[in-house]
Amino acid sequence: MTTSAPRTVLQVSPLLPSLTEALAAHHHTVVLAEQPDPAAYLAQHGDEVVAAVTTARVGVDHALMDALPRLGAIVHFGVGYDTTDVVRARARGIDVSNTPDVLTDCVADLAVGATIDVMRGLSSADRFLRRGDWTHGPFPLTSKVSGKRIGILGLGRIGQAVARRLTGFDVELSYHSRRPVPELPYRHVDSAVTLAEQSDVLIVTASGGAGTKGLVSSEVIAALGPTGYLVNVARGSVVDEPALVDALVSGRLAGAALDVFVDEPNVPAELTSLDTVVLLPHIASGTVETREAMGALAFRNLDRFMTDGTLLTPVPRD
Ligand SMILES: O=CC(=O)O
Repeated sequence: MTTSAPRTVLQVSPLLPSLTEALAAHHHTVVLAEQPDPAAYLAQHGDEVVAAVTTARVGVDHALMDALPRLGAIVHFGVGYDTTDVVRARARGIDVSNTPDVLTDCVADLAVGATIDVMRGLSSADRFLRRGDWTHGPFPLTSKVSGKRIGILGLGRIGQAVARRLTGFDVELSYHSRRPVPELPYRHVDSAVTLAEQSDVLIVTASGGAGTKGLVSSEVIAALGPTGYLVNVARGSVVDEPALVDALVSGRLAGAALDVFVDEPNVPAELTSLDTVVLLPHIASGTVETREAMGALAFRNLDRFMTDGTLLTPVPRD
């Protein structure tokens, strides 16, 4: 490799058009999917790639990491990075960034909206009206939101933003988190099961990855019980999805609002016929404003890395 070899930025997945344009305009960027033979491209030019830009959903897998011997940075569009093995990347000296903060408001807004939707039956009532069922009688009564016991699983930035919003609903707020946050006025509970036992609604805002896989276990779901609701805006992997489906189908859980699933975009078929479930296609950060802000932050991370070898918002070291 000579010093004049290109320093290529590899676009690993489809991205927001404005981010794709900015990458192409400011850096020598190769879009992997546009290569006639991506494997042949990697074999011939993999050693020219110094940075990879990807999404939270796609990440950079082991095979791709191995094909890029000079890779120095993996830039994620999205706050999650569970699709990339960060420990392995770091062992190779590869830095990893995500797009925190800019999406916190929208994800928290959606978590609160989904909570109201599933408890008050908004989506279900909309379907009821469109079907013409109102002409036959009133919509069934639903469950009050204000004043309920709400448990937040994972009190990071997004969990805290959800909690702040919910204080306006006079709810009783508790949480379980890897790191308790004693300076906040919410009650910390020492396990997910206890939190579920003491909550009417469990809102999942924990990060994804190996550390939280299956944290919402069948035991947690049973602890929420037949009058309990689950809201998940985190990752499908945090929940034992088959156990959740069983509990919803059999009425052992009152309802769920889910923005994330284990095998997106595939959703367990049993859920689509249940009126007690709100199903969303992973849209928590999906507003024009927030996606543009995420694109701008991802670009700034990449640009900074290409300029001085550092990242603006590297993922936490833990
Ligand atoms: O799920 C979306 C994200 O990680 O930003």
